[in-house]
Amino acid sequence: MGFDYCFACGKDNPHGLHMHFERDGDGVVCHFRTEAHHIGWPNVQHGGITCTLLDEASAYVPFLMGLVTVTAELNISFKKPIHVGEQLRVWAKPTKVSSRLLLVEAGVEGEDGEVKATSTAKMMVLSADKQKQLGMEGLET
Ligand SMILES: CCCCCCCCCCCCCCCC(=O)SCCNC(=O)CCNC(=O)[C@H](O)C(C)(C)COP(=O)(O)OP(=O)(O)OC[C@H]1O[C@@H](n2cnc3c(N)ncnc32)[C@H](O)[C@@H]1OP(=O)(O)O
Repeated sequence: MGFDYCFACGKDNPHGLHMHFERDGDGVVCHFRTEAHHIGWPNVQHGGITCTLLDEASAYVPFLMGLVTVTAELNISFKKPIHVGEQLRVWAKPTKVSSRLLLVEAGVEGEDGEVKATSTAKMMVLSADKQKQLGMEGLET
């Protein structure tokens, strides 16, 4: 299984979130609608889904720079509940880039711009050897 089965963005994963990113300056943006099957508490989007939105956006920043990374750390603030039917804007942008580590800020906003959640992530750049060690052989960007 390749990129197309990514839980967050893979178009062929029937259980996935089907996120689609576009470049936005040096960052990325994605629009996402919360559905009934994304809830934890009744009518409220599960926090794990919110984490996934932020994690994936954070991973797309280096990916679109041609870098293969994994998330080493992800710190999230959940600021407002997200309800079923809400249309969200998910964004991410780099705040520090080095050859081994990227710091990425990300956020989830409602249609009216209300901040729902924010995060900071450390994305570790993987060498070809490290990709092999982690069983990620065959990734090309
Ligand atoms: C074709 C078109 C389709 C498009 C299609 C696109 C597909 C686009 C798919 C995207 C998909 C993304 C998916 C979401 C992104 C995930 O969710 S990735 C999955 C979740 N993350 C993981 O599984 C990572 C698991 N952790 C690890 O593998 C390892 O801990 C790491 C992060 C690689 C570090 O490896 P390690 O062997 O522990 O590293 P180690 O040798 O100990 O340390 C190396 C250096 O890194 C530093 N370091 C290690 N951890 C940290 C840390 N947390 N903070 C700071 N420094 C650290 C160490 O201090 C060390 O520094 P030096 O001493 O060398 O100066």
